[in-house]
Amino acid sequence: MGSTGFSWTLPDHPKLPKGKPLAVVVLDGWGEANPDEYNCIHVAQTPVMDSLKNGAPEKWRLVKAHGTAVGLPSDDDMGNSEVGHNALGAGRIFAQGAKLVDQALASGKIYEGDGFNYIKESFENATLHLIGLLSDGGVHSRLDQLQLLLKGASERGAKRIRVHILTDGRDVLDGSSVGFVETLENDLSQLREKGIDARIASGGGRMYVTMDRYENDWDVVKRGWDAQVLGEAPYKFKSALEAVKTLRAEPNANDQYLPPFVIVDDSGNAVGPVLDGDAVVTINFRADRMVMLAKALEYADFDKFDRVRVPKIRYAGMLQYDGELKLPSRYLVSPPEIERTSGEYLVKNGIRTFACSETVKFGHVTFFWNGNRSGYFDETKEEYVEIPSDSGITFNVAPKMKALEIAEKARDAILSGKFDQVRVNLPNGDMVGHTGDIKATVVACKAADEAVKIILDAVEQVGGIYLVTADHGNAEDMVKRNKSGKPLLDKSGGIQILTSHTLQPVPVAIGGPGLHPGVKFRTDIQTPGLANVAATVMNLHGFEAPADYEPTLIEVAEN
Ligand SMILES: O=C(O)[C@@H](CO)OP(=O)(O)O
Ligand SMILES: [Mn+2]
Ligand SMILES: [Mn+2]
Repeated sequence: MGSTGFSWTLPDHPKLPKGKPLAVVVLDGWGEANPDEYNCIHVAQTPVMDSLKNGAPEKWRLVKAHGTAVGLPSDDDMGNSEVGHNALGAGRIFAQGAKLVDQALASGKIYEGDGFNYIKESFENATLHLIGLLSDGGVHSRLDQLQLLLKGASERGAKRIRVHILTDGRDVLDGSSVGFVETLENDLSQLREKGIDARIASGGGRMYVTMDRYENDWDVVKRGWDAQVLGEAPYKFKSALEAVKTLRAEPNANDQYLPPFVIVDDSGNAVGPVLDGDAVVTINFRADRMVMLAKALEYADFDKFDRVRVPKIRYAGMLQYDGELKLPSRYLVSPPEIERTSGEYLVKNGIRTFACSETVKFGHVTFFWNGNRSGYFDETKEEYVEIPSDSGITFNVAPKMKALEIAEKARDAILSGKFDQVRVNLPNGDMVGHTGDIKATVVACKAADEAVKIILDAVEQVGGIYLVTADHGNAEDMVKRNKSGKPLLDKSGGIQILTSHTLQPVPVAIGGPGLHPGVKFRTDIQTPGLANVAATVMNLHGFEAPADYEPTLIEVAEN
């Protein structure tokens, strides 16, 4: 023990044994909702998840996965992977990026920090560029924060501002891009009336332009770089409103996948390429889909694509996106300090850990799980395996994704006897749910259920324990509803497809032959959330959780 009294050593659990292999399975986007035809989990054949729910009521329960339970500003905020996995891994509720940015804007502290002072040096003679997701989804960014930042920066001397928008359609309804662009155009024209040269300069759909993650497809980031930095894109328009309206009129257009475009002046020149001396802010608070662009903007040595021209800029992130890489080095708001995560504790207490998912979710069970920290805590005790995701497709065309491969890797890791914890994320419900394709999402849910079976069978063989949960809802509700839960129809009488996450709770199920027979869920914790899972996991490894962790979900009945 150090002089502060802090110790990494976890006390032994008074009743639960050590040495039982534990499988931790996170079903991405798998919430609990009323059974109807838009609940793809209900519609799909999911015998394994059904049996966990119906077979052992004392070992299955729901926990909150959205809003304040995971550190978001309000209970109107849907859950998401970053906050969900942060809570699962860290065992405590941290005020998350969305909330920290709200607070910094409200108090004005955002304008007093090193990050803002740094970019401000460009205000007098150069341009301020703001790049990010344009919606009020609240998962990666929020329109009202962009509006406040535009106002705050212009009041503090920014004379020329260029906004590079990424249309959403994933955290908000498809087609809503037009309204968001209208709102932003209106704000920018008000700034122009005050003598500030403020315009939208480029754009594109988030899944096709810029917002790739975990290095799945650098072409996505390159398309953004070409439009935002170089001012080059296959589509050129006089205004962003014309751009989104025209591109949306194409067959099968989708906000998530709009092609890149630049706004040009009367002589056909891009109105806002990034030039030497300019300042750039990436306005998303969430990390995963900004890290790749942050590398392209910040790294001198960079070989992921040909940047062609690398302007000397002052760059700041809304937050620092990667605490280990210290990326970006400048930022407007300090990220939550998520330290002493369960992963770090357990590794330091000898728990040999295996984590696996496919590329699009790989960082969820590693980076997010470990508090937005990349890399291993201890290479000798950990192995993280990434299965390459399909790239360049929307996942409704291959809804089984790599669920089988992930499950097989987990199975092999469990059977190898080399690991105490085997942790996976099964992406299907979420990634296919985001496409809005109901039929494909049903196939996706079935595939995830089959993957769970493979893992639970392996647990059975080695006499281990499992804990199956989810990070937030998605596939359990695919339609936008009115307050009383009735599906909302669009103008042509079709249902309004919900591509986003939900506010629904998620299941936690425990079991397996290695589970002490007296273990059951406590009934004295009324509204637990995902943050209660970490202490539970520590208990299942035979340890007590640190005192400041959210309480465990389980108790051990006296025999
Ligand atoms: O795809 C994403 O970036 C988000 C939705 O915006 O989903 P998740 O939180 O499940 O990663
Ligand atoms: Mn998720
Ligand atoms: Mn998602």
